Amino acid sequence: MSRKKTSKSKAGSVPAASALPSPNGARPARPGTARSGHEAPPNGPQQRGRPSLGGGGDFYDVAFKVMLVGDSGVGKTCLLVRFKDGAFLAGTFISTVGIDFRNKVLDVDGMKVKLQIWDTAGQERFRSVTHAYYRDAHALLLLYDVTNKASFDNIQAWLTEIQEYAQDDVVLMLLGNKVDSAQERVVKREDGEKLAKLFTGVRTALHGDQCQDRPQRRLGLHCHSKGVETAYHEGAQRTSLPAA
Ligand SMILES: Nc1nc2c(ncn2[C@@H]2O[C@H](COP(=O)(O)OP(=O)(O)OP(=O)(O)O)[C@@H](O)[C@H]2O)c(=O)[nH]1
Repeated sequence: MSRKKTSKSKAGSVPAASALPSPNGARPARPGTARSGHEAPPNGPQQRGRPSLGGGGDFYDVAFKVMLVGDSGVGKTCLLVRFKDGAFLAGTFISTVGIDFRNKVLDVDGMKVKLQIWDTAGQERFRSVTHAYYRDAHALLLLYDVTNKASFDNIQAWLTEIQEYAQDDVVLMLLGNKVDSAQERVVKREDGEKLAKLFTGVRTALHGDQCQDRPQRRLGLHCHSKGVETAYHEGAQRTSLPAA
């Protein structure tokens, strides 16, 4: 499956259905790009010398596979583009087709951390494609749009899906996106927090104190967590965010 966002989004994209990197690592899209699966421990970080997340010669100490999930239009692609390139994808919204990924290596306290971030299509008809990619994910960023109540209401269904397809110990973060559109906001911050707490089986990915860590800052996600039990975050891709 290819995605039809912008030419920009094609940089790390999977070109065609037949070339989709197999979620279990059987067939990489092309040499040096996404591979996950048998080379790696099921859900542990990838280590240097075991570059199962590929990367065209990127040097790194540890690597993680992260997936962006949530309803169509909540801003998954924008989050990824913002994080990777520091830009906001303005203009006509074109829905993602299938699945896409980008790599980014961060320097975290002197350590090279490679993230392979998978941007999934939010549309229902692509679910069967994306299901297969959950298994190897170390972390899932579950997004909803604070201006779209339905996207929030659907979070429960996403959680059910995650429980079914992802590893038990996957790190999960709930993200309320588009907080810059304050006038149109229909989902309150407290409701997002409540939901995150409610599903604390929803593993509390990021505790309050860890929110000060650089990886989260570099993800460009605003951190408002006050309690250690909170795995809820809010963000906006349109507004200026700390440089990644
Ligand atoms: N105001 C505002 N708009 C945003 C933000 N993030 C994304 N958008 C807009 O929301 C629309 C959808 O964004 P996408 O990132 O393409 O959504 P998606 O979740 O990838 O959608 P699918 O590919 O269909 O799953 C676009 O028109 C974006 O410009 C944000 O933080 N604030």
